[in-house]
Amino acid sequence: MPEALLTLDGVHTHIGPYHILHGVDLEVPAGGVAMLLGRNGAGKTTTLRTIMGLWKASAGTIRFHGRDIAGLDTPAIAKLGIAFVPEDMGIFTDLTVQENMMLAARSGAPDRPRLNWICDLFPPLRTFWHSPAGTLSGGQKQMLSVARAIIEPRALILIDEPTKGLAPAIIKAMTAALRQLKETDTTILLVEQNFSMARALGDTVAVMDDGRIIHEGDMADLSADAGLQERLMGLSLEAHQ
Ligand SMILES: Nc1ncnc2c1ncn2[C@@H]1O[C@H](COP(=O)(O)OP(=O)(O)OP(=O)(O)O)[C@@H](O)[C@H]1O
Repeated sequence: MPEALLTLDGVHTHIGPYHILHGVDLEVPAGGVAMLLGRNGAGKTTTLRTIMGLWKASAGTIRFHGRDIAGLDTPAIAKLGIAFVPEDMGIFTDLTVQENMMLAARSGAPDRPRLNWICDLFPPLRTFWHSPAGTLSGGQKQMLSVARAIIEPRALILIDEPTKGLAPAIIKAMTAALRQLKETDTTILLVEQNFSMARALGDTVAVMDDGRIIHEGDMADLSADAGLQERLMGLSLEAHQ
């Protein structure tokens, strides 16, 4: 296995009185796409939010490039090169696509070749560049949300269910864009329920249940093993398509 970019070791997270993560151990190799799968409520979103410092780990270590980031606040974690695309997308609906993009750039105006590259990945952004983000379709908003996360080069992006509620054609476009992003230096940790997308993009996979990782391995192995899918997920992942 390639060297790990991100390693969670025995991570526990409490949200108020609730104990949500019960010792998460997870390795995200440098390069490629790591999928994080599991039933609703398994703790996938909480894991991403804990990595990003939006929830504080109550125990355990989170190492990024070998450094423990578990005690850092979110801006410091972002500064190290990690971006988060939340399920609710976190875009400003009253602002234009352009304004949303400019606000996402931390170090001044983004360079034009990179903006062009992003608009080639997500062509609707170019079409609606001067339109309020609130007027975009669900899929276009999702594209804008991912585009904001990559406006500057990132070592790691965490993406929470980017295909939720989207039409098949948009899912295809999103999959193609993420595949191109995967060809760059960016590592992706992707929470996804759509197994066709998981299979198309994932290099490695971790499956969560009840706040723990219950399986880690190569996506190709899980993809080829219906019995394992059945044991891990309680039903064949094919049923999630
Ligand atoms: N703000 C919160 N307050 C209390 N409990 C929460 C909060 N956020 C999440 N939980 C609980 O934590 C558990 C894990 O939720 P989480 O959103 O991480 O799961 P998930 O695997 O991402 O599922 P989904 O696919 O439904 O988003 C669930 O039982 C959920 O109800």
